[in-house]
Amino acid sequence: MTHYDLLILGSGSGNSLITPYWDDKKVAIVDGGIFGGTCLNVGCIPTKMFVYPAQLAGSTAEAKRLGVDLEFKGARWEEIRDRIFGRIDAISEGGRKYRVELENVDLYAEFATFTSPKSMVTATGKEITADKVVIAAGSRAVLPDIPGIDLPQVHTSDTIMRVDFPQRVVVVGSGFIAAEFANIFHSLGANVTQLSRSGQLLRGHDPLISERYTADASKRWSVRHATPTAIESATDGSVVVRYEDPSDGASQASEIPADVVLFATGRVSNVDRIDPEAAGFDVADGILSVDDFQRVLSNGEPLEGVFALGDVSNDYQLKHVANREARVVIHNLEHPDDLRATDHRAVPSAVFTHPQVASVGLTEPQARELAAQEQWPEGELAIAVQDYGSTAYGWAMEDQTGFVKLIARRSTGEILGAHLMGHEASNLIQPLVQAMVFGTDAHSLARAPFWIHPALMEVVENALLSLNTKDSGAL
Ligand SMILES: Cc1cc2nc3c(=O)[nH]c(=O)nc-3n(C[C@H](O)[C@H](O)[C@H](O)COP(=O)(O)OP(=O)(O)OC[C@H]3O[C@@H](n4cnc5c(N)ncnc54)[C@H](O)[C@@H]3O)c2cc1C
Ligand SMILES: NC(=O)c1ccc[n+]([C@@H]2O[C@H](COP(=O)([O-])OP(=O)(O)OC[C@H]3O[C@@H](n4cnc5c(N)ncnc54)[C@H](O)[C@@H]3O)[C@@H](O)[C@H]2O)c1
Repeated sequence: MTHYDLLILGSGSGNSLITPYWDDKKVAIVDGGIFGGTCLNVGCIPTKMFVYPAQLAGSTAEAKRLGVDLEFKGARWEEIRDRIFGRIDAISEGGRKYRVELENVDLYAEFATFTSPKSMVTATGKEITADKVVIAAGSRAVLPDIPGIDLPQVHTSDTIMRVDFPQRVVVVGSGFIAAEFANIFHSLGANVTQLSRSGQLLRGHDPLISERYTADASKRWSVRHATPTAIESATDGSVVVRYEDPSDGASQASEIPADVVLFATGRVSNVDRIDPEAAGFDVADGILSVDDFQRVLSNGEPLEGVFALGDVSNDYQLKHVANREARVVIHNLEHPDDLRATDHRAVPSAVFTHPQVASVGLTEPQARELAAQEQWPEGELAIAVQDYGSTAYGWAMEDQTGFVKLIARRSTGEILGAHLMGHEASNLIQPLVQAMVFGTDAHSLARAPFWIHPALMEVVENALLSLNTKDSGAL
């Protein structure tokens, strides 16, 4: 048995916890997967490195509308892939080497489970104990249990980015990952079919986003209201995806050939893989339970010196949330008598598809529910939708799809939610996130700062003005 001052389970966001504070202390980091975790190796970073070339490839269609004739001659997928992973793999390996070479840090490159709140056993039987423990074990993709799901042509986001270029891609799912990959493959020249069991894409978003994104995506690639039932090998090395199409009421069986099939059907916390029962950790709705200070709970009470962060213990499944929680854990590990809490208000997200989608706060149905629950007077809910095309830069772009939807409380100007679709939505949303966090009302946000003319950001300014919330005095 080896004892440490700190044991970290998971080298994704967990890797950032080893600050200079630990230089003269012994640290164990345990990871049975690729060093650096999901975001670096198979998540945010490589996907966005594909998204950008896909955006360039897709821009030729938009240029045409503006009188610029660009030709998409094709994408060198294998070159793009090898460039991306040439960088990513080197960063992962460099990070691993750096850790291994530190005298005070031991890396256990194997899976491990808890035997008590502060002790683990690795797959090869090594026992590790520590004074303090941080669980940053992440999440994993889930696949439906249907015949053929184990075929080599079937992928999750973990493996799809390493394939040779597929001519025919079937994407199953309608969430973040499906939206990003359907756009990547379509823009880079593949024939994409997306199977959506509800027929509506990005259904977890505000209904206007879901409606307009589904309409836009359906013009670009084939979107079918369908649930896959089986995948079968074809004689030429490809597969056939069988699916039920419930769109006409009576469900009909159909099929589609594919070179690869991507299942983007959600991710679950890895808490079930760390033996939480043996440690007495609380698990609720499949997620490791923590309090506001990121302390792991046992029978509803925080365990001293045991923290968790990231996808294993939150259902946002976003890297910026894991990073924030890691900063809180860093502080709380080093200052046990001055604990700080994670502020999970106004968590934004963006889907890096085309057009981009960005959201923060309540959707319209959620806001209406809140208004009903709290018996707000008629007209208290202020909603504004501003099209990109209604602003000067939107004219320049001849934009036909982008919009900003804002939801606020009229009497106070409190911004309750923001939902954007269009060019750079992931950036345009940021002042709205700031306002929600700092409690800036919509009227003041629209009028107190100058908004650069004629920047695209004016669409946010105009949406705020259209809300017509209480006059805060700002001009
Ligand atoms: C395709 C894709 C794209 C994404 N894009 C974005 C994006 O654009 N923006 C964004 O904000 N988020 C994005 N995300 C989500 C983001 O990647 C995650 O929220 C984030 O990486 C979670 O970090 P983590 O530290 O909690 O877990 P991870 O980074 O997953 O780290 C967990 C580590 O724990 C290890 N581990 C687990 N169990 C054990 C065990 N029992 N023993 C030993 N080791 C174990 C795993 O091997 C893994 O390395 C994306 C995710 C995916 C899949
Ligand atoms: N840009 C980003 O921030 C980004 C990008 C990718 C992933 N992520 C994170 O990763 C998480 C997981 O992404 P995701 O797209 O896998 O999950 P998701 O929850 O966004 O979407 C899952 C989709 O799969 C469908 N589905 C589930 N089971 C199914 C089945 N048996 N058959 C057919 N369809 C089924 C659901 O209806 C849903 O449309 C996201 O919630 C997100 O937080 C973030």
